[in-house]
Amino acid sequence: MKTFYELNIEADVLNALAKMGFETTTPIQAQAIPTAIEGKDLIGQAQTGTGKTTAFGVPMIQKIDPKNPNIQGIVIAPTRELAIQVAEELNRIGQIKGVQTVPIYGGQDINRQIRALKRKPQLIAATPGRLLDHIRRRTIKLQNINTVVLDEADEMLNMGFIEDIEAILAEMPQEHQTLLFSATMPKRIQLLAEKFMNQPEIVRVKAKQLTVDHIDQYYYDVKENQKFDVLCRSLDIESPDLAIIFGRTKKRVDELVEGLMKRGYSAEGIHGDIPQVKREKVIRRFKEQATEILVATDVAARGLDISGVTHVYNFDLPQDPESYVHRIGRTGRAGEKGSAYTFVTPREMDHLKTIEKLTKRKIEKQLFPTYRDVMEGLQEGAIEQLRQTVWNNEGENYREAAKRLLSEEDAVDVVASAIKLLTKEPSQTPVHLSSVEPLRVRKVKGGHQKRGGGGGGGNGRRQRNNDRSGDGRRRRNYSKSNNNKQQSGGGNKRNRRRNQNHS
Ligand SMILES: Nc1ncnc2c1ncn2[C@@H]1O[C@H](COP(=O)(O)OP(=O)(O)OP(=O)(O)O)[C@@H](O)[C@H]1O
Ligand SMILES: [Mg+2]
Repeated sequence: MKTFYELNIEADVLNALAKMGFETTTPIQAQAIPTAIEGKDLIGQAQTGTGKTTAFGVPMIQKIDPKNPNIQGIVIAPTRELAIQVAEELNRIGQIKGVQTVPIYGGQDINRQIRALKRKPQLIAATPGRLLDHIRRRTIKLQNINTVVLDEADEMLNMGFIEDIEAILAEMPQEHQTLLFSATMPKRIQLLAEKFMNQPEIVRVKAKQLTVDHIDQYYYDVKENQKFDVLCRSLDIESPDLAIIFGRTKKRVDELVEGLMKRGYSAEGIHGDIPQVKREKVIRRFKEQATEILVATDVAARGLDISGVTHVYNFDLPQDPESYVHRIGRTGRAGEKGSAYTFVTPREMDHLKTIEKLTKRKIEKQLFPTYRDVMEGLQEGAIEQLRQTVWNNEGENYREAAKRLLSEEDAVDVVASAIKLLTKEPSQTPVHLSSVEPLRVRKVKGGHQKRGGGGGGGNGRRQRNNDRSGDGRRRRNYSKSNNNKQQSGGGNKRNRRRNQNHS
């Protein structure tokens, strides 16, 4: 393993990396940073969560002249939350050198961005639509750009974004370095990319599989109308620290959030119709672990780096097999372990095969948990809680009361009742989701596979009129029933944490 000291990186940047706690390089960093520092165009492909942001951030920041007040480099990303996250990471890498990065994205007050731009950042991390707005208003000028990065490059060069990208690239000076990064790079996109690059080096981290091997991958063979109950049982048994659940459409996400809340889970949703301020709040609360379940369309599939995500659920199969790779890549980041569960209905088995072919990895069938399994799991949790209390001697002051009780009642009955009180029985509240069609490959002109409905980028022109404040329906307020559940306690992690939050 290489250290950053071996890679020709200047002192200010090295010191920043040390401050960030990065000691050794990841493979993509070791391979891409020296090539990019030489000034070559580059296509970098490496698995999710393996540090591609730093792989382009370091060479980009190294090139910046901090005394030059113009924008010298730009990262373009497909979603607003990703633009924000990339800007944060670049600001960390540039903190000692004095290189500033400003995020530029749709849904935020443009005047606020104009004010930030007046402070003369050298870098911006942007979504395409809003960036074009600024270019047209001449509040962002690209004449002094020397590096452009397309993060999630294959997505950026896909149908939904290609026109915007071409329009942006047309504003750049002839001479500039282009860096493309993604965990996936379908051949047709790579060929397209090479057309506007200058003899790019392809830096591909050799890996047997497209997905990282520390994500356990399973599927449940389920009927559409079983999905929700299986999801709840799986959540109860698995007891994730944080989980992301992907649904196919915005409506689906709303319904899932509503259903999960009805059953007492702590869940919030994110998709392109949710106002930007709310979107950021939802992500912030999830990062702080104030919400345990994030339900999302593909707007959260790419790039987001949230530590503590132990589980990803594909409640609906994604439209593209690439999207599967990115979605499950929200867990198992930076060497952590993760689990991914995908729901496959009988007519969708072919899609699963396509995904396995792309990832070169078998996805294991998992029998879905029964209500009994869940009860057993929850009881185990309750017993564990009791055991811990015994071991920690926390019952010291209750011994007299216990003796009195045991002189009157049967010992097994007493313990059984204690376990019952600590076991939060899963809510059986009926939840009805609108029916959805099984996934089909839809052909459109030119033979491209059409992208999934409604998931979508969440920025830029496609979304410009979309940031309505909700969809007109009012969410019911379930806080009351939540509170009841929270007080009833229970053995699993979910219950334990809830209780802590309330104590
Ligand atoms: N050299 C390093 N040492 C330790 N941690 C690192 C290192 N490089 C990056 N990380 C951390 O690894 C995590 C994943 O990095 P990053 O988001 O750049 O992954 P990525 O390859 O871009 O993934 P994705 O394909 O999902 O976008 C981040 O939390 C980052 O801070
Ligand atoms: Mg990334």
